[in-house]
Amino acid sequence: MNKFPVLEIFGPTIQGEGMVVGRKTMFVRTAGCDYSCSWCDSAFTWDGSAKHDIERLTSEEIVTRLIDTGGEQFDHVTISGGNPALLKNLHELIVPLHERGIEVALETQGSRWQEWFTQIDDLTISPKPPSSGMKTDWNILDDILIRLEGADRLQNTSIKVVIFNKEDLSYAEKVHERYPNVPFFLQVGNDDLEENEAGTLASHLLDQYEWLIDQVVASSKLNKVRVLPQVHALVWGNKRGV
Ligand SMILES: C[S@@+](CC[C@H](N)C(=O)[O-])C[C@H]1O[C@@H](n2cnc3c(N)ncnc32)[C@H](O)[C@@H]1O
Ligand SMILES: Nc1nc2[nH]cc(C(=O)O)c2c(=O)[nH]1
Ligand code: SF4
Ligand SMILES: [Mg+2]
Repeated sequence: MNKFPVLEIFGPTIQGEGMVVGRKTMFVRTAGCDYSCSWCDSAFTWDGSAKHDIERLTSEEIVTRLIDTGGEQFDHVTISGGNPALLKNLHELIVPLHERGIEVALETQGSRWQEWFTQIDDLTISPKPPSSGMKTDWNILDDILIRLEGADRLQNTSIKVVIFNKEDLSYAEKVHERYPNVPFFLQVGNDDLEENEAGTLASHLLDQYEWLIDQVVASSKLNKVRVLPQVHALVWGNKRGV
């Protein structure tokens, strides 16, 4: 049996971001990332700070843990990380969830392809803008979107770009121009990961949201798009496991 490095299993909560924002869901957060974004809100998945909390679980153990944690109060699981696309055999988790009538979502940055992407119900690809310090490999991203289109999975796919500044906005325009047929989301960047007062953070993030709305409204290249905050950050601040 293959084992998967897992850092957190939590929920039910709501999907706070992107294409199915508000959807009641459980989360499985895998450990390890091929990126190291300067503003990563889940850096504990790759920076070594939580390495003693990583559990190596089989898909059966993950399903059991999900049911122990969520009971009968869920029918949707979001796999995030870190980058879950580093894991070759995640179909071993997707198949038994589908057999139970549970939908499966994925959060990934679009740096790696896996065949099991075609089995994901809600697939979010989140290429990283300049503020992250990461560089997009456009050949890989093109290849992923061509494969998804070839498998007729574009209805299940979205692109989500996090925005911190005007340079990021130009990057987002470029991404949207390159993949005009893929549902496109712009997300408010959280630049205050140290704030532990949820109300203080929410007030700041709402100002950032207003700024982002103003920018998108003014852009002729960002028309067929959606602009969203991280709803979980507005409600619970920087708390982990929500
Ligand atoms: C923690 S990542 C894990 C999945 C995958 N590595 C990725 O980046 O898509 C999940 C989502 O959170 C977003 N994110 C990470 N840090 C953020 C921040 N400080 N503010 C807003 N969104 C952030 C990422 O861009 C990504 O869309
Ligand atoms: N509620 C909630 N929604 C989320 N959407 C994406 C998340 C992530 O960290 O990938 C996340 C998360 O950590 N919590
Ligand atoms: S790709 Fe995702 S998990 Fe990896 S460092 Fe960037 S935001 Fe964090
Ligand atoms: Mg998060």
